[in-house]
Amino acid sequence: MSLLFVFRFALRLCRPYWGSLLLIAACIVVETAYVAVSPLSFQYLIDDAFPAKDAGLFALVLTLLVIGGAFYLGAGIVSDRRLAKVNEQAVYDLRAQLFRHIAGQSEDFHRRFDQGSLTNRLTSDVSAVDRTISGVLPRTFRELLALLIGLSLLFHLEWKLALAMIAGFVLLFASPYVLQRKAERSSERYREENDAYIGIIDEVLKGRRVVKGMNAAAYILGRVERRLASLQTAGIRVTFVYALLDRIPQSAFLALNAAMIGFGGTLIFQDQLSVGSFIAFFTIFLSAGQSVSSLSQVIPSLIEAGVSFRRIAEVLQYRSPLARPSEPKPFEGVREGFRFRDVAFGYDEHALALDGVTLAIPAGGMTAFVGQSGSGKSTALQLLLRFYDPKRGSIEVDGIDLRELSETDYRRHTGVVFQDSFLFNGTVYENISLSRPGVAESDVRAAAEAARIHELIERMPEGYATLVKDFGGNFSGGQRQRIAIARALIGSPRLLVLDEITSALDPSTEAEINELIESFRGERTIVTVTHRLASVTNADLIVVFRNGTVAETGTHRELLARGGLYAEMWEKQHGFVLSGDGFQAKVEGERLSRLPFFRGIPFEQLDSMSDRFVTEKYDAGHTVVRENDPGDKFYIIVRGRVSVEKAGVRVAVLEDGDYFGEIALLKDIPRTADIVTVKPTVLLSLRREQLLELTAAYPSIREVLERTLKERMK
Ligand SMILES: Nc1ncnc2c1ncn2[C@@H]1O[C@H](COP(=O)(O)OP(=O)(O)OP(=O)(O)O)[C@@H](O)[C@H]1O
Repeated sequence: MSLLFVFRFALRLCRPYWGSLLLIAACIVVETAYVAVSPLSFQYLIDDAFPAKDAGLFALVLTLLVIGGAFYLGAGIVSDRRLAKVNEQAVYDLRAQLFRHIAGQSEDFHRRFDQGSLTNRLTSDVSAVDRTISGVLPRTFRELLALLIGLSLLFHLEWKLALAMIAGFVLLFASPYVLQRKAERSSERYREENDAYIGIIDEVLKGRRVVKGMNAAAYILGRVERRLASLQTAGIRVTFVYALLDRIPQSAFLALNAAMIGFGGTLIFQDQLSVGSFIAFFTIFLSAGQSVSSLSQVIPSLIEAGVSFRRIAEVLQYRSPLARPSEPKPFEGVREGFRFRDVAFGYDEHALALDGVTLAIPAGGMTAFVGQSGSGKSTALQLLLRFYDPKRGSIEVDGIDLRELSETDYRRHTGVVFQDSFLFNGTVYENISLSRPGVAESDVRAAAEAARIHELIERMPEGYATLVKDFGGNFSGGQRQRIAIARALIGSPRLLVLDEITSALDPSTEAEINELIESFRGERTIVTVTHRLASVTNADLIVVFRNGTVAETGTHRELLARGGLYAEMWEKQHGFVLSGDGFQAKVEGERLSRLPFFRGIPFEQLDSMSDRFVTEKYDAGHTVVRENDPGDKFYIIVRGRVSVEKAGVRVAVLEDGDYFGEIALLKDIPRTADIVTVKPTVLLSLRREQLLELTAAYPSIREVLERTLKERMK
């Protein structure tokens, strides 16, 4: 079954080159026929020419052999050359088809095929196609043909011997047939292990700074070694099964060889076969046996190819669940605005990330999606970008469902900037003009000027030809974001979508980027996702998400006046002062008074407590607190995000204004969880000893603390 699939797949790939295929097939017929027929010369030489000393017949046989040899050589060269060309063309077509297909996929596709798996399919599996078309299939065709011609000749020479031989050949094929499923399974397993291994290499290379900075080499090595061990186990299994596939037919062939000599010898003794016929028979038998042995050797390669071909077909056959209208409507800009109507969406069957979201986004205004981590704001943005379609309800622009729009038009008029602006390893110019290759130089400059990065680029020795290296690693975070903004602005999109674009930047760069975004207002519809409320106080509309629903909407003032979730989040994020570079933070005494366990402590005492807090600044991936370590510090998150993890499983996410470790202020209790930063994070920490110094001066602090913490721990 899978062998047939390999032939069909390869033929489909080579179909555009059928003329060349026919020529290759004809050449192989000539080559094979010569190799198969030439042993017949022994019969004429040994039985007729040599006993009768017939020089004429001898010269004729020799001449035919030489002429046939010349044809054999010529046909071989022609078929090799054509085959090389057809193979490269077919593999080129396949690679291009795969890239075109992947480029047009939605996010669902990347959830189905992870990065390691895709990389492996695009490299190793495509190489298997290459090997199969250039080597395995022509060899199979050649050997099958040789076997067919050989068998016909053998029947012509001595049918009894030929019949006995066929019975032996069947045995030769039996073992590969029996082992085929097992070989396929072990090969599939090996590929999956390899996918995972490639995935981990990718992860290690991308996360190398975190690994080095965090001294996490031992942890990473442990993971790599576990992966390698699984890969090794799968490798041993697959190598052994394939060795068996090779060895069993070889051994069977040796046995058959002995049987042929025995049976043929008996026929000669009984005068039923001439010596010349026996030599010719045996030479053809050896050559046919060689073909059978070759065929049994290519079977493992065909099984391997079948697995690779299936993995490629899986990618090519994946159909995006995004709706594709037969007659897409044009999109020229946002005139009235967007409307979410009772939208529900889940990344999998079991849970909804958004449920019953109804909201209106005005055209030409700035709308901010805010909410706690996991509330659904980024999901809403991804639906707006049509990375996914809603499972229920609809999203409309100017009254037209996004699913009915031309996706190309929609994307052409949409600019997007993400938190981690991925820059490609090309020039700055190429990065900015990414969505419009060949755009006028003046447009690239205009976009860079609008993103206020033009002057900096001009000051670089290579200007716009400066190479972006290491995916943007040779630029600062702020510069990367400005290049990404310029890239989003190219072609003057009518919709600008910003997903947490300042969350990895220091406060002064964040302020500059926010000011920059402010300058775009009025020209286009802007939708921004942020968890930092201070950056969107001027937004025309703020949409507050909670657990996948819209909790409230309004302007900053309206929402504060309402005293709901937004007001609560605002209160939490307020009361900190942070230096422009983000290295010095301070919490106001009034802010401390809003922490439940400091409630009731006089402001004056809290002010002196606030001076004792120390600023700690970490990149993403830093373990601030380790489970079971002694607890000696209390922390407040000034900005950033941390993950609370128990035994490696995330149990909560804390953000700006949240705090942890308060029990440590009074008691030396071991930490109950790991706290790991997931974004660049600024913390304020207070050591227990410093608090104790303070409580010596103000005993009332200790009383309040003990009382409230006792209640919290109940
Ligand atoms: N790619 C994904 N696959 C599966 N679940 C996801 C995926 N992305 C988000 N989710 C889940 O969907 C829910 C909403 O997540 P979403 O990212 O939209 O929230 P958010 O408000 O933007 O949070 P954050 O500020 O942390 O990004 C969460 O429960 C999250 O775990």
